[in-house]
Amino acid sequence: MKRIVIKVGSSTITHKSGLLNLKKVEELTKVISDLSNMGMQTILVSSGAVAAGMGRMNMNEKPDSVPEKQALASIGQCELMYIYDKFFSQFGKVVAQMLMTKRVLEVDMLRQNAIRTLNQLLSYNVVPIINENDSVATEELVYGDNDTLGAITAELIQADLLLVLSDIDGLYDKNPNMHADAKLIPVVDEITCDIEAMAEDTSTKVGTGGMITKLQAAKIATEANCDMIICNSKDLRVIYDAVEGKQVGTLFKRRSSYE
Ligand SMILES: Nc1ncnc2c1ncn2[C@@H]1O[C@H](COP(=O)(O)OP(=O)(O)O)[C@@H](O)[C@H]1O
Ligand SMILES: N[C@@H](CCC(=O)OP(=O)(O)O)C(=O)O
Repeated sequence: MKRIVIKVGSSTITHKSGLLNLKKVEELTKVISDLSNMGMQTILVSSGAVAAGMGRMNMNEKPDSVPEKQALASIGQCELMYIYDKFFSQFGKVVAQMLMTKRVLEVDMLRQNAIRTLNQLLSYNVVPIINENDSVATEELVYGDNDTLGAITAELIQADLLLVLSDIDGLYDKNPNMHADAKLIPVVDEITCDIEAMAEDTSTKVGTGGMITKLQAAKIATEANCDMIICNSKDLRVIYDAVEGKQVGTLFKRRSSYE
């Protein structure tokens, strides 16, 4: 395992109060720094700009209007990078911010530039931290496309693994927050219509997109020959287990493994 993309959702790095969960952010930066020391190249795709902006502006509820969310994302992104920079520096790592949109995949010149920048950052041994450019793109604020952005990033750098950390153990056959009898699906060989039917929207205050966007991401990643795992971020030692190939959460197998 050489290249890993780790995507963290707002629900992972914020408290129920909406404010940043500094302990979690610190733990995350420690594990990623350690992976780097072990010789792995890790890219962090982090949501949380809107949540951090809400905290900064003393707001308890996420506003409904897109311009409000865009403004909060733009306030919160500074806060987010400040905290990441502070914690990664503690472990001797340099970070870089890249704000991207889905258009990166559609426009060849943007795609080539993004690939070149990412590869250069990785060769500097710097940790790239990616988020949607929320002030110019809005789909992600509405649909929670940071999951897709994680998959796009994995495709761009030909990652071996996309690890999606969330507030849930993986994909269940129905939303476990709504149905007590929901069962975890440990491995998905192929994303069929039956699998897609299991995914529902988020039922948390800070998350966007729920399992629906995570399955969209799984399609992009597995077709780009990258495995994807969704697992719970409550204990971040799970990251070590995942890179060692142990069974955690839900594994979506890369397409070449079943073709
Ligand atoms: N079939 C399912 N299995 C697991 N979680 C599901 C499912 N359907 C919907 N969900 C919801 O998806 C949520 C995770 O997505 P989301 O809130 O967007 O988190 P994040 O901020 O980590 O991206 C879960 O907390 C749960 O409410
Ligand atoms: N890009 C925005 C919103 C993305 C979002 O909410 O995504 P997620 O928490 O992964 O469901 C942010 O950083 O707040």
